[in-house]
Amino acid sequence: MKSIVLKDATFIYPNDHIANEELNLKINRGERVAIVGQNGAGKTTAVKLINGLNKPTHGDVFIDGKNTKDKTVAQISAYVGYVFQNPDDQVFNNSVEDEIEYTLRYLKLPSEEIERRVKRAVELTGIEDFLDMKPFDVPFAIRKFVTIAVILALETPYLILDEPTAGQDLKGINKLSKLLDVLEEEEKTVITISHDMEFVADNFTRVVAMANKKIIADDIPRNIFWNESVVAASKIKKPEIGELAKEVGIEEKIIYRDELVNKISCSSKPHTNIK
Ligand SMILES: Nc1ncnc2c1ncn2[C@@H]1O[C@H](COP(=O)(O)OP(=O)(O)OP(=O)(O)O)[C@@H](O)[C@H]1O
Repeated sequence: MKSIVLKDATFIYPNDHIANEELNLKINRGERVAIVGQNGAGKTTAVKLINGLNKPTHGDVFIDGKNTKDKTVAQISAYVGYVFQNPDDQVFNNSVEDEIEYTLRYLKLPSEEIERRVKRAVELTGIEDFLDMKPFDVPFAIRKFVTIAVILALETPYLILDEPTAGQDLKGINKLSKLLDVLEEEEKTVITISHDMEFVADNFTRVVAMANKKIIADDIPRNIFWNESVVAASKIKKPEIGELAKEVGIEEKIIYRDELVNKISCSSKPHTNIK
């Protein structure tokens, strides 16, 4: 019951454009799922079915057993937090602190609870030094963490991160990885849309590949990235490490740096009988 379920979910925009066709998907609490696929495949439309911004034209979407058709976006937002691809579409307050507190105050939470949630969200995103700044004055990469902090403070069981690594350097990506570990410990579900296949392979245990309005594969990263027909149809790129392993003639389906390092160091170990 504690899951997100899409059942034959089709979404047609008002201009009759079919963006999602008969999606079937079940995502349990505590899972880390990446949705990948070519531009226009229907990924954002699909996550908007999950956060209730889109209601399926045909079929159903259930959040913890509740049909989104019977719920308002506000009601669903207690379950599903959505971090926009572009932080500028999300921020509107005069300071970072106000931005994080806004919904918590709207929900009329007790002040100690607001303080606790803000402190936690700020610590997890490392944005302590920016709390008094106007969100639009904060550097883009940090602004993305501000919008993540806003959603973390809502403490929803499901979080959707749309292109979280866009504009991030290695430090930002490492911060995201640590955050995902903390959320997993708390049994939160994280769904990401990403074009960053290294990030997907390194941080997600399940990959849903979309192409042309449909889900074409749903599997562990290794099986997705080494399935040439899925890679071609969804126009994704195997992580560079996989390509490199293939180029140097390693036959195993490698997708992680450690695997390649191990493989190379094993094959280049000096012979012990050489004097
Ligand atoms: N409001 C809208 N009205 C009509 N068509 C739309 C609307 N929003 C998106 N579309 C179309 O629906 C299709 C799916 O769009 P969607 O944004 O879900 O794809 P995506 O996989 O998220 O793409 P990207 O990786 O570029 O973000 C595209 O053809 C897009 O042009």
